[in-house]
Amino acid sequence: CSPNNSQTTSSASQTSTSESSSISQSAMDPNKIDAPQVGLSDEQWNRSLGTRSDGKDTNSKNAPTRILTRDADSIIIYFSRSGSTELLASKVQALSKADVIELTVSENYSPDYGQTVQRANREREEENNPTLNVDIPDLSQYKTVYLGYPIWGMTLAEPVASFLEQYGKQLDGKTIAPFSTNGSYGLGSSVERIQSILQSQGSQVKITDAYQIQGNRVNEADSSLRQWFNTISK
Ligand SMILES: Cc1cc2nc3c(=O)[nH]c(=O)nc-3n(C[C@H](O)[C@H](O)[C@H](O)COP(=O)(O)O)c2cc1C
Repeated sequence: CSPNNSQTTSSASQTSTSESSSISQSAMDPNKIDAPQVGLSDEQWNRSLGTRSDGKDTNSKNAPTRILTRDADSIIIYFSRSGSTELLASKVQALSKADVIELTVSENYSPDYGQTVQRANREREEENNPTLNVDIPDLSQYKTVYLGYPIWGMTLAEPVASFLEQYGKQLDGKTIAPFSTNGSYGLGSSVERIQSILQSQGSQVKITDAYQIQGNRVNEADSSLRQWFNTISK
């Protein structure tokens, strides 16, 4: 959640003087991202068990990240409960200069890990994904969507499934570049789930190789992430 946003669409910008003036791209500020689990040893991290969140999106101190410009041809759309995926998103943004939208849900997940797992499992089993409370703009200007998510229950976190179910038709013809953090079990079936939700909506997309890293190791991501970015950007 970086407050350091350049917005074309919404409320907050006190500094913008003229709506018609060109808007310069602003960056996500990694220093504003609250992810205390990043940098823990694998032993301390314990496959993420117990990782708390503020119960909101990632960081209650700031509004959800939203960087929208007229010229970008790529956008990062991500959800993060406890900040690891958000930190990774900031690194993808530094490489791509893409626009950014952080997904948030109407009813926040519990700060408690176990309760979040219970709710997410129920939502998955009942195929009752959470309602989003984010304003998604017209996505037609974007060729590439970098889709960022934590792994929940060995697949795509439910809020990102909600996004695909609700807005998947807008993704037809685009390239989807998945990036993800996990507790140590890898990508699970997340890429297949992206494919199957979009297919069920009749959207044809190209899905690139997915980038994945443990949530406690995002601080070590730079070189492998750059390699991934260079490969998928070719
Ligand atoms: C509800 C829930 C379910 C999870 N399920 C898995 C899982 O199946 N496999 C795994 O490797 N990690 C799992 N994790 C760990 C997260 O993927 C990991 O902590 C991730 O880095 C969190 O990203 P975030 O900080 O952006 O929310 C789960 C975490 C939560 C909260």
